Amino acid sequence: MSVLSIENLSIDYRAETTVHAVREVSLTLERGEILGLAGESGCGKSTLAYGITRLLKPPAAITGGRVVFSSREGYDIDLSTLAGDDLRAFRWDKIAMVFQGAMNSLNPVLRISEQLEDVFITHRPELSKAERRIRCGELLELVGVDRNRLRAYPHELSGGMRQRVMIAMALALDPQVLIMDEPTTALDVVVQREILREITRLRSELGFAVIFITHDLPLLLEISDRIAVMRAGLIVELDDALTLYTKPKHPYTKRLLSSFPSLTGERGGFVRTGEIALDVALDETDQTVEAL
Ligand SMILES: Nc1ncnc2c1ncn2[C@@H]1O[C@H](COP(=O)(O)OP(=O)(O)OP(=O)(O)O)[C@@H](O)[C@H]1O
Repeated sequence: MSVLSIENLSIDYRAETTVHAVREVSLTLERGEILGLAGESGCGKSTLAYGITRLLKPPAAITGGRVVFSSREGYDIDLSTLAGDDLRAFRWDKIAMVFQGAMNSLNPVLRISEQLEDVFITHRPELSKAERRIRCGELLELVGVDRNRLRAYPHELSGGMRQRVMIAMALALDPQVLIMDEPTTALDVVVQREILREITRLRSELGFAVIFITHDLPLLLEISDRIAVMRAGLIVELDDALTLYTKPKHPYTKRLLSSFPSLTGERGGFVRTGEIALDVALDETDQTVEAL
C-alpha cells in the first residue's frame, strides 16, 4: 500500500537558461518503507524533495505531474490542490522534513522547550500547557535526548543533539512520511551512525515511511528497503537495496557503486542485511573509537 505517489513530476528552474532539474519522475513510497534516493551532486535530489512538499521558490516551477498522498485513514489528497494554511498544516501533520543543516535553524535565543512547544501551540491548540510539556519531554526521550535538556538553549547542545531535536520536532505530530535530505552529512561518523540507528528504530516503532536523500550510497545500502538512483533529473534505476547492490542494471548505477571503495573491497562490510549490518558497522565505529 503506497502512502505517496509521485506521478510524472517535472520541475524547471527558469533562470537565464532553463534547467530541467526533475524530469518526469514517477515513484511510489510504500507505507513504512525507507526509500533511499541516491545520485551525485546536482542531479536534482533536493529539488525533487522540495517539489514533493511544494516548498519550491521561484525561479523553480513545477511544470508537470502531481503528487498524491494516501492517508492511513483511507483518503487521497492531490497536493497541488492545497495552498496556504492547509498546505502548511499538511506539511507538519502528514509529511515532515529534516533538511541538511536543519540543526542550525533552531532559534538561538529560545530554549528547546519553547521551540518544541511551538509546534503544538500552532497545530494542537486543544492541548493544555501541562499536556504540551509532557509531550515535549516524551518526544526528546524518543530521539534519545534526556528530557532535562528541554531547558537548554541550542548552543548548549552538540550538533548531533540539535539534529535529534530537529528529528523530534519533525515527529511531533506523528507524520506518515518523513523526508530527510542529507540529515546527517554535517555530523561526524559516530554520531551519524547513532542517529541512523535511531531513525530505523523509530520507523519500526512508529511506522512512518522515509525518503532518505544522500549522495552517500554505502549509507543508503545499509538503511534503505529500496533505492532509487537519480541522474540528471531522471530516475535511472529503482530496486530493492540488495538487488541494486548485487545486480545493478544501469551503467550509471554500476559506476556509482564502483566509486565507493568500501563497497568494492573484500570486506563488503556495508552490505545491508537489515539491522545486523548496521550493528556491525556500529561495532566497527566503536572499535575505531576505542583504538583512538
Ligand atoms: N535556484 C536555482 N536556480 C537555477 N538552477 C538551480 C537552482 N537550484 C538548483 N538548480 C539546478 O538544478 C539542478 C538540481 O539541483 P539540486 O540541488 O536539486 O541537486 P541535488 O542532487 O540535490 O544536489 P546536492 O546534493 O548538491 O544538493 C542542478 O543542475 C542545479 O544547478
